Amino acid sequence: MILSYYVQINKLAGTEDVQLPRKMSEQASGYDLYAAVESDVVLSPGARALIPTGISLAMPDGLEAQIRPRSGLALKHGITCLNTPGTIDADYRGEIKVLLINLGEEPFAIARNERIAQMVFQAVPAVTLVEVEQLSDTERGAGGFGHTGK
Ligand SMILES: O=c1ccn([C@H]2C[C@H](O)[C@@H](COP(=O)(O)OP(=O)(O)OP(=O)(O)O)O2)c(=O)[nH]1
Ligand SMILES: [Mg+2]
Repeated sequence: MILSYYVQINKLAGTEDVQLPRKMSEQASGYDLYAAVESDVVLSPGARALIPTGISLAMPDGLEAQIRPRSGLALKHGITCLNTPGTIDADYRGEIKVLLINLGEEPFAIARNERIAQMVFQAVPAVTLVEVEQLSDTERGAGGFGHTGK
């Protein structure tokens, strides 16, 4: 079953020429996000920058958006999201921004209207944390971090 939601999107003033997030194929998971930088931002190797997208959202409760890197930028230029996946909360009404870092060897220029990342919507279950004195036993127990071998 395909869950379907309406998400409101608002373009910020001065970004009329910047593309709205777009799916590049019919069944793409992510909406590509476009840079709303005023002029080129050059990321030196190792540098990071917060890139505006010119949009804000209102999602229904129970939804979040994740900001993920684009694999092409990562493979060809070493450009990725530093806090991947970025979390956009349903109650956030500010501008969506993308924290990019250049892990490549060459400077990389980000131009206005360039596709810099992608946004994937996810359902968030309603969870209530219940504090208890003891947890149930399992075969794994506290084993982790490679406990089952290489
Ligand atoms: O890549 C990102 C990550 C976050 N945000 C915005 C939306 C999100 O709802 C808010 C807070 O993000 P997060 O919870 O990851 O950051 P925090 O450091 O915990 O800040 P806060 O104390 O505001 O929650 O910042 C973005 O625009 N882009
Ligand atoms: Mg937070």
